[in-house]
Amino acid sequence: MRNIKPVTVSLKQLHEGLDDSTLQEAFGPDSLGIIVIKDLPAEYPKLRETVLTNSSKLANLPSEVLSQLEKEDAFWLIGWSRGKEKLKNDKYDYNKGSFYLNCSFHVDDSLECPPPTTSSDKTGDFSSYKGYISENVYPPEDLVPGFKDQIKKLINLIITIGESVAVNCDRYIKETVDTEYPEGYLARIVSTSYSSKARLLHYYPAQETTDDDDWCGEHVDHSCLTGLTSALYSDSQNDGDDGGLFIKSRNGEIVKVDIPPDCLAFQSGSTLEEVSKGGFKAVPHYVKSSPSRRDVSRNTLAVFMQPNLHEMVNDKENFAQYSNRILKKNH
Ligand SMILES: O=C(O)CCC(=O)C(=O)O
Ligand SMILES: [Fe+2]
Repeated sequence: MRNIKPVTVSLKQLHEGLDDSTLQEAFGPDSLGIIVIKDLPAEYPKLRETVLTNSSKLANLPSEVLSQLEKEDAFWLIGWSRGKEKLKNDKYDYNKGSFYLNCSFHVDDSLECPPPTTSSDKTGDFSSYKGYISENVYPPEDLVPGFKDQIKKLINLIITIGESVAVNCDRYIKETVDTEYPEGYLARIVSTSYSSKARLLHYYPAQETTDDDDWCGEHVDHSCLTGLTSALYSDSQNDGDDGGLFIKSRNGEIVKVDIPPDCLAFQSGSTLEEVSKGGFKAVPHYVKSSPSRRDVSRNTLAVFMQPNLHEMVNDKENFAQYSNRILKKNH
C-alpha cells in the first residue's frame, strides 16, 4: 500500500485552466481520479473547522432530538441517518451518522428542495422521489448555533470551486475521452442542478474491528463529481498513515490519500462514468479507522454534485431512475 500525494493545484491555476498533462495525471487512465485544490479563499479554514465541529455536536444530541431530524419518507436521504444503510455483511451501519442536505440553495438561496414539478411540466413528475425532493431540516438553533448558516456557506463554497473543476474536466473529457460527450456537461450540472446533495459525516470511535473498511465500505459515489473536505478528528490529529480515505487506483492498487486541512479534494463518480460512456472512470474508495487510534471520532463533509432528476444519464435512464437503482442496493 502506498501513500501518494494526489495531484495538487492552486485555485488560481484551476481558474486559469489546467494543462493537459496535469489533467491526465489527475484523471487519466493511470490516475487516482482525484484532484486536490490548495490556496482556497481566506474564510475556508475557519468555516471547515466550525462545520466539522458542529458535526460532533449534532451526532451527540439526545436521541429524541436526532429522531426529530430523521426523514423515513425521504429514504433517510434528508436529515439524520444512522443505522439505516447496510454494510457488506448485511448488518445495519451504526459506525457513522450522516446528515444529508439538498443543495438547491446553491442555485436559488431561498430553496431548501428542488422546485416542485408536475406531469404537465416538460421535465415530468418527480413527486415520488422523496429522497430528492423533500425539504431540508436543520437542528434547533439553540442546540447547535450557526449550524444552518455555516454549512450552507461551506457547501456553496465547495460547489463554486467544483464549477471550476468541472470546466477543466469537461475540456479533458471532450478532447481525450469521448468526442460525443456533451459540450460543457459537467459545468452545467454542477452550477445549475437542484439535486446535488451534501453529506456531513460523523464516524463514531471504531472500538474493536478487523475490517479494512470498517468506517465506510468500498464504493463509488453515484454523483458526477464529489467535493471532500479534509477530515477533522476528535484528537486534532490528521488521518495519519494507517487510517482515513483510501482509493483503489485505476490499476487496482490501494492508495492512501491525504487531503491537507486547508485544501479541498474532488473525485469523479459513477454518473459521470455513465455519461462519458465508461470513459471517465468513477473512483472506488473506502474509509478505515486507524488501528492505533480506536477511540477517536472523525468528521468530514462530502458534496455530491449530480444532475437534476429529469436529465438522461444513459440511453434508457434519467438520473432519478439511475439513482433509484443504485440506492436500492444500499438500503
Ligand atoms: O469520509 C470520507 O472521507 C469519504 C466519505 C464518502 O466516501 C462518502 O460519503 O461517500
Ligand atoms: Fe464516497
